[in-house]
Amino acid sequence: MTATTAGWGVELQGVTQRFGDVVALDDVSLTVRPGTITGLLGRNGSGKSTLGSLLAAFRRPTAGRVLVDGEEPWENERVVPGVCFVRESGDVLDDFSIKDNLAYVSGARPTFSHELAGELLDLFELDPKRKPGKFSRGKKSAFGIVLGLASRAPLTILDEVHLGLDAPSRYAFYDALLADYAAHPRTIVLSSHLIGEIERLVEDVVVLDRGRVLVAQDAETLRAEGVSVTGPAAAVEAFVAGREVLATQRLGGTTQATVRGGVAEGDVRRARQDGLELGPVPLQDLFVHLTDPQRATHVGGAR
Ligand SMILES: Nc1ncnc2c1ncn2[C@@H]1O[C@H](COP(=O)(O)OP(=O)(O)OP(=O)(O)O)[C@@H](O)[C@H]1O
Repeated sequence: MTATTAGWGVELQGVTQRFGDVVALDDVSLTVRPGTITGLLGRNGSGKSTLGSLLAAFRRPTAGRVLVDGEEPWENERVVPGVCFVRESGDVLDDFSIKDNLAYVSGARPTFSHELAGELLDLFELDPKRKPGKFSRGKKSAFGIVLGLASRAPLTILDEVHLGLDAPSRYAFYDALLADYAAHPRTIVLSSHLIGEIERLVEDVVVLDRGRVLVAQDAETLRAEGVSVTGPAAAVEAFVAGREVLATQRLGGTTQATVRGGVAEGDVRRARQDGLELGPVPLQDLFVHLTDPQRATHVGGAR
């Protein structure tokens, strides 16, 4: 592994993970492209953390194959140091100072950047002399983010790492992630329930639903699954009549509706004449719609 690697790809082939009677992942086949940021989405209990734990070789799947950079990560001395899985729970040494934690983690990560770690500690106002055991939830999350980003691992999985962070800290995290990813491309899998916030970061999207892959697609193609229509309420209502409406928001006399499916050129002209604005569909609306328990629709499907 070199310090300048552009990221590792991931392939899951028919992966099933059981915990007793619970099937956390059910015959999952999936590809994560190297050098991309993939949003890993899914409702509670859909299998996101389980997927991360398999990539990080915390466990072996019940069935199927997990490949990271072409090899199974389980007990793999080449692959394991290149996979950084940061969980909401932290996985830090609570009773040791931040400085000691950094020394410990950097010893195991050939790509670790002390310079970036220092910048991020400043950004999140974390004192290197303090011990994470005494931190608030948000500060603990922030320290997890410091370790995750500064590791610059060729495969970084950030699982709900924003929990407890206030909004300014979350946006600082998103900006830091994007800036360092641009300077040091690698593969990042980002799991979050705040889809609206991470939407601008993700290039590919995987949606898990009850342990199965519901969507695995690039974000742009996914957004083309629908369109948002904004304008005067009556004009929006007339435009969306007969279409599948995924979500509607009203603010005063203005309505924004998200509809499924593309729009023809004639529709674009008509929208312009009626004073309507057409835009990309918010991923959040698609996600809520697709994972609605009443539905069984599959979009795109596993790559
Ligand atoms: N170690 C375990 N032992 C038993 N069951 C488990 C274990 N880990 C996960 N599960 C179960 O597997 C399923 C998937 O859990 P997982 O944590 O992967 O979901 P998730 O998508 O990360 O959920 P959330 O968004 O709530 O964090 C759940 O039913 C969960 O209860």
